[in-house]
Amino acid sequence: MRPAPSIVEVVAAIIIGSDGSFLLARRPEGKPYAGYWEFPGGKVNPEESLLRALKRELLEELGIHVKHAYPWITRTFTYPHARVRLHFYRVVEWHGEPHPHEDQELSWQFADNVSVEPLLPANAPVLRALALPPVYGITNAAEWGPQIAAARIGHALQKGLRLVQLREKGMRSKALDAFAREVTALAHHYGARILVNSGTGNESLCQELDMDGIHFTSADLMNLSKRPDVEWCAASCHNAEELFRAEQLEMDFAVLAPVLPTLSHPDSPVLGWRKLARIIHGSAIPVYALGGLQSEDLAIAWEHGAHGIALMRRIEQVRGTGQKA
Ligand SMILES: Nc1nc2c([nH]c(=O)n2[C@H]2C[C@H](O)[C@@H](COP(=O)(O)OP(=O)(O)OP(=O)(O)O)O2)c(=O)[nH]1
Repeated sequence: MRPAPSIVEVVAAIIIGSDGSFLLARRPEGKPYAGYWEFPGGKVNPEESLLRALKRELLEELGIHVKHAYPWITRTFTYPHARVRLHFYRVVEWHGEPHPHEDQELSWQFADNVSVEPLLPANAPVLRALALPPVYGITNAAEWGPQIAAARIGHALQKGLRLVQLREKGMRSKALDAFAREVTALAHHYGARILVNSGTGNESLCQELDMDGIHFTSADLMNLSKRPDVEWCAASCHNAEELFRAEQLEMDFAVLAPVLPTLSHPDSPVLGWRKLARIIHGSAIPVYALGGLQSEDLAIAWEHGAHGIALMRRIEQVRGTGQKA
């Protein structure tokens, strides 16, 4: 029997420009998968920390000095030549202009519209994850009533919200139908995606109202045997076990809660930022932090490995759609 191939640790950088674009590099001749596009980066040396490896690789490959990078997702992939664990970082601040120091071609791209190919096979889910905005807005008609709730969502969309969860567990079907239609139309008008919480509706409601996907409650996530056939799937998680399940089922993203004390779950034990970071560390899918947060907490969430934050009561605090704080 052949021994299992050992894993190669790799750091990869999402270098994010002020317009939200990111840099891809084309692998030069002589390397495996020459001609394929990848995120700049490379192998971690023995005894080297991930962040140090990232800084070294970007200086060697592009001549830039990393000033600020946030840990992001970690994805494992098996190639015929190697099994790699890719540690992605989002690089938001650096010194110098990126130049190809290793004969690579460089190209700035947008997640929703990548115009170069082929990409390294491991990177397709990464582009999907990159298309997710920094803030996830959750509806709150139960507390505010449908009219005010829809007006607040509309206002947030106008200010840049691009991802919404319809979460109205107690609403009766007729009122729910009208509210769901209104909020879906609003979201789509602004080019935002809207998911329905599995405690509010199901696949048929999602299809009937032309919504973009389903957000599973943690209980529904744990009972699910496979990812349903809808475009976007997400899940609520409260611990490492649930997040692991969300990864196994190839959810597009997860929400981890509650980070801080919150009015909607007053008796739930809070995670706090350090525990949140420990649970997220190594996650293959992007994670939004939720619970008692406001828009000012976005940079803290990034610092702790989250993709972004989810807001319910403070939904109107959304500012812009960018990936930078
Ligand atoms: N840099 C980078 N590598 C990636 C990405 N996606 C992906 O599957 N990989 C794989 C390809 C390679 O097997 C491995 C990176 O190794 P590499 O050969 O580029 O490493 P290196 O720059 O240190 O080069 P070397 O001189 O040691 O060969 O990770 C990505 O987006 N960026």
